[in-house]
Amino acid sequence: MTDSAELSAAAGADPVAADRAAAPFSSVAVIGLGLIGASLAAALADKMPDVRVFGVDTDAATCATAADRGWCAVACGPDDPAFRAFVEDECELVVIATPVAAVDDYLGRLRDWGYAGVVTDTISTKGHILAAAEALLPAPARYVPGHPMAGSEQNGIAGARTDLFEGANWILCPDERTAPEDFQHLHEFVRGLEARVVSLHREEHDAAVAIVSHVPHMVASSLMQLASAHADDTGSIMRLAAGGFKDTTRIAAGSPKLWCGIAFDNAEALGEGLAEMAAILESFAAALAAGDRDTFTRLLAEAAEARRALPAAWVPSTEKLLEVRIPMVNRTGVVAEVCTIASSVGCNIQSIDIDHISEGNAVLSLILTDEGDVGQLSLQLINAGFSVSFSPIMPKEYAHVD
Ligand SMILES: NC(=O)C1=CN([C@@H]2O[C@H](COP(=O)(O)OP(=O)(O)OC[C@H]3O[C@@H](n4cnc5c(N)ncnc54)[C@H](O)[C@@H]3O)[C@@H](O)[C@H]2O)C=CC1
Ligand SMILES: O=C(O)C(=O)Cc1ccc(O)cc1
Repeated sequence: MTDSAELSAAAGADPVAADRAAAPFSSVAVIGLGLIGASLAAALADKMPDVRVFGVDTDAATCATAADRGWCAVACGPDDPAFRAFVEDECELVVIATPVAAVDDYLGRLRDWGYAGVVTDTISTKGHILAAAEALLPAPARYVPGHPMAGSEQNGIAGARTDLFEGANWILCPDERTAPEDFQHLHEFVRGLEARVVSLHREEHDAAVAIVSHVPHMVASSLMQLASAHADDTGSIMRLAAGGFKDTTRIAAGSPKLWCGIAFDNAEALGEGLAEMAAILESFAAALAAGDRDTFTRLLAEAAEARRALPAAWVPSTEKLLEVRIPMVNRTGVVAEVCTIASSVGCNIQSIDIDHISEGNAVLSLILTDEGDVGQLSLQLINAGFSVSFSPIMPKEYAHVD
C-alpha cells in the first residue's frame, strides 16, 4: 500500500480499494501453511489479491486445501522444483511460518539458491532464528524478524482465518542494518493485513514475550493440570468451571509439540518468568497462611488495577493524525531506531514515507495516530540526536494527496 493510499484511507476513502492499489511486495513465499501461514495467505488473497502467494508445506493435504481455497496461486512441498524456481525467479519476500525446528532447512535452501531478497518470519521465539539467519542467509541484513501477536489454540490450516490479524499487534524487529525501504515495505505489508506494527529491539523480544505469552501458556496448562488432578471419572468438577476458568485456560488446548518447541527456544527467559510466577503464587499462599488479609488484598488490588488498565482495542481518531519529519543525513539505522523509540512510548505509526532529497540525504516522514505519549517521543528522539518537527495533519489534507 502506498502512503498516499494510507492517507486517503485515513480521510475516509475505501481502505480496501487503497490497499489493492499497490502491494509492497508482488510475489511472496509463505513457508508453513498452518494456522498462521494459512491465515496469512488467506488475508493476502483477501486484502492484496494482486500479490502472487506461493505456499510451501510438508503436508500434501494442507497444500491442496490452500490452493483449493484460492489462498495460494501454487502450494507444494519443499522439494518441488517449482519452489526453487519461484525463489530464484520472482520472489520478493519470504515469510517463514513453520515451527522453529524447520528454520535451518529453509534458511539453508535460501542460501543455496542465492536468495538475497527480504525475509521475515512469524516464529514465537527469536533465540534460534536470529543466529541461524546471520549464519545462513546470503543477505542477513535483509532479514527482519517478525511475530504476529495473534493466533489461537487451534492448529493447522483447519483453524486458519482471513481476519486473524485484523487489529492485532505484529512485532517487527529492525536493526541498524535494516534498509529504510525494506522496513517501509514490511510496515506497509503488515498494515495491509490490517494489523498494527510494534517495533522492538530483537534482543528484547524473547524476554518480553516470555512474560505476556509463554509464562501465561504454562500457567494455563498448570491450571488444567490442577483441575484434571481433581477430576473424578464423571468429570463433574469440570462441569463446575465458569467463564473465568475457561477464559484463563483456553490457550492450554494449543499444540503440545509447538509449545514445547517455543519453550525450549526461550528456555532462559521462560525459566526466569516461571520462577517469578512461582514466587507470586507463594506470596499469596504465605499471606493466607499468616492470616495477613492486608497483604492478600493488596496483591489482588494491584493485579485488578493493572488488568483494568490493559489497553482496550484502540480506534484511532482520523481527526488527530500527526506528521513527524526527521532528516536522515548519513545515519544508518534511522528507521529502526525511530520506530523502536515510537513503539516504546506507545505511539502507533500509521505510515512511513521516505523523501529522498539527494544522495545519502533523505527525510523520514511518519504519520502517527493519536496514541501514545508524543511528548516522550519528542524528548527521546531529541535525546537520541534527531532533529524533529511535528505537525498536525488535517483530514482534508489527506484527501488531496495522490
Ligand atoms: N499458534 C499461534 O497462535 C501462533 C503461532 N506462531 C508461530 O508461528 C509458527 C507457526 O505456528 P502455527 O501456524 O500455529 O503452527 P501449526 O502447527 O498450525 O502449523 C505449522 C505448519 O507447518 C507445517 N510444517 C511443519 N514442518 C514443516 C516443514 N519442515 N516445512 C514446511 N512446512 C512444515 C505443518 O504441516 C503445518 O501446516 C510457529 O513458529 C509459531 O510459534 C506465532 C503467533 C501465534
Ligand atoms: O490464542 C491466543 O490468544 C494467543 O495468545 C496466541 C498466540 C500464540 C503464540 C504466539 O507467539 C502469539 C500469540
